[in-house]
Amino acid sequence: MSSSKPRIGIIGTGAIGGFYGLMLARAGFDVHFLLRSEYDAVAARGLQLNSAVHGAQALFPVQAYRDAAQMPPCDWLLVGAKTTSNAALAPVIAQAAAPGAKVVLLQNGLAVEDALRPLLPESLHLLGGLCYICVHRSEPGVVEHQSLGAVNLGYHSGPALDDAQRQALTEEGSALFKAAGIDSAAVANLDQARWQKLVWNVPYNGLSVLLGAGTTALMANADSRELIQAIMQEVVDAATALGLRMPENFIGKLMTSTDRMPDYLPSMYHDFAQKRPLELGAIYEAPLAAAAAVGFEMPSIRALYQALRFIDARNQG
Ligand SMILES: NC(=O)C1=CN([C@@H]2O[C@H](COP(=O)(O)OP(=O)(O)OC[C@H]3O[C@@H](n4cnc5c(N)ncnc54)[C@H](OP(=O)(O)O)[C@@H]3O)[C@@H](O)[C@H]2O)C=CC1
Ligand SMILES: CC(C)(CO)C(=O)C(=O)O
Repeated sequence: MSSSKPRIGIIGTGAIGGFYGLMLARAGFDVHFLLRSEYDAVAARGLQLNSAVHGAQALFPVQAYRDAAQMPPCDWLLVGAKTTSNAALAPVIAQAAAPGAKVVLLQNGLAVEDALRPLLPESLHLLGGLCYICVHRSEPGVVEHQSLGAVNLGYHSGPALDDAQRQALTEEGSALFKAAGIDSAAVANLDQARWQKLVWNVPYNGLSVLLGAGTTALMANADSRELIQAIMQEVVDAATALGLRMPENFIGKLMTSTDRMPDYLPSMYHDFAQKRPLELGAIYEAPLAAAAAVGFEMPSIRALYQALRFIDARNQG
């Protein structure tokens, strides 16, 4: 391993953290993994990836930690925890960061960087990462990868001096993923990229929980299909009201690509099944609030959000 290669820390080694961390480590990067409930399993048996794209991959031994204080200072920190853990993880991120480190939130939702920024030292760069991938954990240390895999990065805030430096750092991050065989692009407008991703996550994540169904069943039924399209349209209209522009025929393209996907249960479905908190703040509350701030209401999405809040409160307690 060349000492010029950046050191990478994975904060939260679940489906996303495990997948990208393993791929980066297999590509020769010095990757350190922070774990919680799965620490013992991963320290004993390593990480395993069952990928429909990359085949079966394993990493053993794993540089695994249960305490960020034991991690070496990392140049890049990839946060793979759920957005619901971000506030609690802020001191952990700061502890694992090398001076001037780049922190990337590999998470769904809106405004997640805005919420974390005030809790991080100003000297750290903060970026967002939009992961287009279908992965889940099947058992401790084992990640199932059904399809896709790309990560698009955008700069949020930090000590970068100007647009050119922001762009250069974002491209540097993107290059790490590309070196590990993962598609990646640097995006100039993180907010735009986050809204674009929400067009998929807002309908499917919530409906998978409420209707207890994966993408194949949701796409096969005329009623759920119509509902998905109506919800997508509300997200697109909200983004437009905010002055953003979605790609041409975006909804049609998403419907077609979802029709082609293997049956997929979004991460919110797994959270519900495992009685973990749902990412309602990032995926519903923040977009509703951003749209409302410019006078745009999303009634179907508000109803979806209220039903999910009810179900989440009951599930939690
Ligand atoms: N799964 C997918 O296909 C996709 C997911 N996403 C997004 O990626 C993000 C991550 O999702 P996903 O990987 O599915 O989630 P997972 O639940 O699989 O992974 C989250 C991981 O974070 C760990 N974690 C949480 N808090 C801490 C802590 N304090 N210390 C150490 N570890 C911690 C969890 O540990 P523990 O097991 O102990 O709880 C778990 O290993 C979400 O925002 C999701 O919406 C985006 C695109 C696709
Ligand atoms: C299914 C997919 C690819 C949608 O973009 C995804 O990334 C997600 O579940 O968040």
